[in-house]
Amino acid sequence: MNQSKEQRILNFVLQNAVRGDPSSVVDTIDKYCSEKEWAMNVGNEKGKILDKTVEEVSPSVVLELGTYCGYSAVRIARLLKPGAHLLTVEFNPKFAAIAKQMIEFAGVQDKVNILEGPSEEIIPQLKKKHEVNTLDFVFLDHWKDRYAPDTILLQECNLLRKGTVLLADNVIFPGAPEFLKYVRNNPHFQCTNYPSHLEYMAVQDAMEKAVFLG
Ligand SMILES: Nc1ncnc2c1ncn2[C@@H]1O[C@H](/C=C/CNC(=O)c2cc([N+](=O)[O-])cc(O)c2O)[C@@H](O)[C@H]1O
Ligand SMILES: [Mg+2]
Repeated sequence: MNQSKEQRILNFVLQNAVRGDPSSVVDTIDKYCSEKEWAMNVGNEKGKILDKTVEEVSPSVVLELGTYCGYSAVRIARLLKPGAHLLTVEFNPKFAAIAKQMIEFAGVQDKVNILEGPSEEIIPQLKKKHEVNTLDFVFLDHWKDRYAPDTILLQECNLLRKGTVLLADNVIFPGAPEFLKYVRNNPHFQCTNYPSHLEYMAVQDAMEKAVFLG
């Protein structure tokens, strides 16, 4: 049975990246996906915006929605301070299995917890089942029509605190119009747009930062 694209990406990393070196894993995925097969990783250009935002916040507890192959999980985890951790949510078991191996090869498994299941089920479990009080940073990169409902759900579950930073990928392409409308017209969020390009392509995209004001 021929392999999936995600399996080919993982294999390329296992054969070409440096075990225990998260930056080499990130660079190797970017090399494969820019030269061989496009894939929906946040990529290096938007990845630098993600890096800067994570460094500014210096979060202790991070939630990522949409793990996929683990590219942004490794990218975020490599910047986390000692004791900080990332919870990443993925409902496709095949992608979760790929991401688990990617995260372990990068050597950041002690900082990352992959939560398998749909975000709408996992988010309400974060406090009781995953011992989360509030989130310092949320990276949204799952189905684009889930960004707005999950942002509302995070508030309903009291998971946001004054200053929690949400960073959303793809607000131009494929686009997340409902999310932009929701956060930009909402007095509880302070929004900033970061124009960029779609990963590995000369197509306009952007990331949106929405800081929860409490
Ligand atoms: N409710 C949910 N709970 C848990 N996991 C969920 C979920 N919804 C989706 N997922 C997972 O998150 C990833 C989906 C990402 C959608 N991105 C995209 O569709 C996407 C598309 C392009 N593009 O087409 O150019 C570019 C990009 O950067 C993109 O992120 C997949 O791994 C999927 O299994
Ligand atoms: Mg994306």
